[in-house]
Amino acid sequence: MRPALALTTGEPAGIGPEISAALAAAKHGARLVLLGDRSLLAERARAVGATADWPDFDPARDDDVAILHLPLAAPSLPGRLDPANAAYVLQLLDRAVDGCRDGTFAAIVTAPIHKGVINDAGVADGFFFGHTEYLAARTGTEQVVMLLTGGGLRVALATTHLPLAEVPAAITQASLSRTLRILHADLKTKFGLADPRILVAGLNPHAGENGHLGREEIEVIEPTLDALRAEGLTLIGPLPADTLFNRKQLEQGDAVLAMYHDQGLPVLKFASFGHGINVTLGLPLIRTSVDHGTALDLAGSGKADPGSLAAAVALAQELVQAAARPSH
Ligand SMILES: NC(=O)c1ccc[n+]([C@@H]2O[C@H](COP(=O)([O-])OP(=O)(O)OC[C@H]3O[C@@H](n4cnc5c(N)ncnc54)[C@H](O)[C@@H]3O)[C@@H](O)[C@H]2O)c1
Ligand SMILES: N[C@H](C(=O)O)[C@H](O)COP(=O)(O)O
Repeated sequence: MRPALALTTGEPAGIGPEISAALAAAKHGARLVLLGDRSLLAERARAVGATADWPDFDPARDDDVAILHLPLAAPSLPGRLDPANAAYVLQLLDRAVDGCRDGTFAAIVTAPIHKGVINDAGVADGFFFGHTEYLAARTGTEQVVMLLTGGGLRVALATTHLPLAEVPAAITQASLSRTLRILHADLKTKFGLADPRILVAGLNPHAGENGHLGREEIEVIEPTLDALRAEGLTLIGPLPADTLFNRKQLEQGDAVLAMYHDQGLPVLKFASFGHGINVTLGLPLIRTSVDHGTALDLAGSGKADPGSLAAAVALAQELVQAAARPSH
């Protein structure tokens, strides 16, 4: 029996349901379990010309595609966010996590959600930042790392969904050290790199210009890198972020650690939008995702590209296989 992958179909008003249906109809080679509302998925399947004759999920059967029906709270129209369905979106994630915990699922692949409407609904405990932070909290994991891969790049983030004004204070020697340790360990175990080389960006323009344009490099980043280098990690930096992403520099490393979301992700998405993959490192389960959002402007049109979702499923399968290898 192949390992089952839970595919959470995401925000019902977005493109998640239709790209999930499109992927289910394509040659994907996986054992996919669609988590979502059956009627919604059947309706959006019609938008992409796919049939929705999926059987109900049965853990004892090795179906290419099955559905685990979880009902919407309110009917959903493409492109129209409704806070009434925010709890449904989280329920898909909770069910997938529970299934990973009890061994029903080998991994979670997530279609996009809308952070704004979940916050508007006030359903998460406190503020809802994103899948990454929600899955960390749901699994009791103190720190995780967001890594996006695509276009020949791997870009990880030292901070994730945070207002820019809060970024400098969030980067401490302790948090940066934990991030680098997780990234280093998962590049080895998940991506098969024996001695990963990590290019570390500075926070300030020109990596602080010897302290004249900011002191975080001197006071936080350099001492952290020095301490970890002493343990044997191969860390290059802190490097000026504007020139870090040139081909010659990138050849020196296996992954980049950017200090904040929009320092690293625009480059990654420019290189690979539509085929990139978001993977959460440091979780006690395997989770991959798309490189794009809910695209409310395209929802229901059948025009959204399922390429990133297909890539996320393929990577989840590879990570499941890697985790099963004895050397893991
Ligand atoms: N994995 C996730 O859950 C995830 C990832 C990124 C953004 N988001 C969320 O999505 C919401 C909307 O974000 P946004 O508008 O900044 O970004 P977006 O990715 O939804 O849209 C940006 C542009 O890309 C296009 N686009 C996106 N996906 C596409 C696809 N598969 N095929 C063709 N075109 C596509 C859209 O039409 C739009 O023009 C926000 O709430 C954001 O936080 C979620
Ligand atoms: N930062 C991600 C991106 O730009 O693609 C996105 O917001 C999704 O994050 P989560 O996987 O944490 O929802």
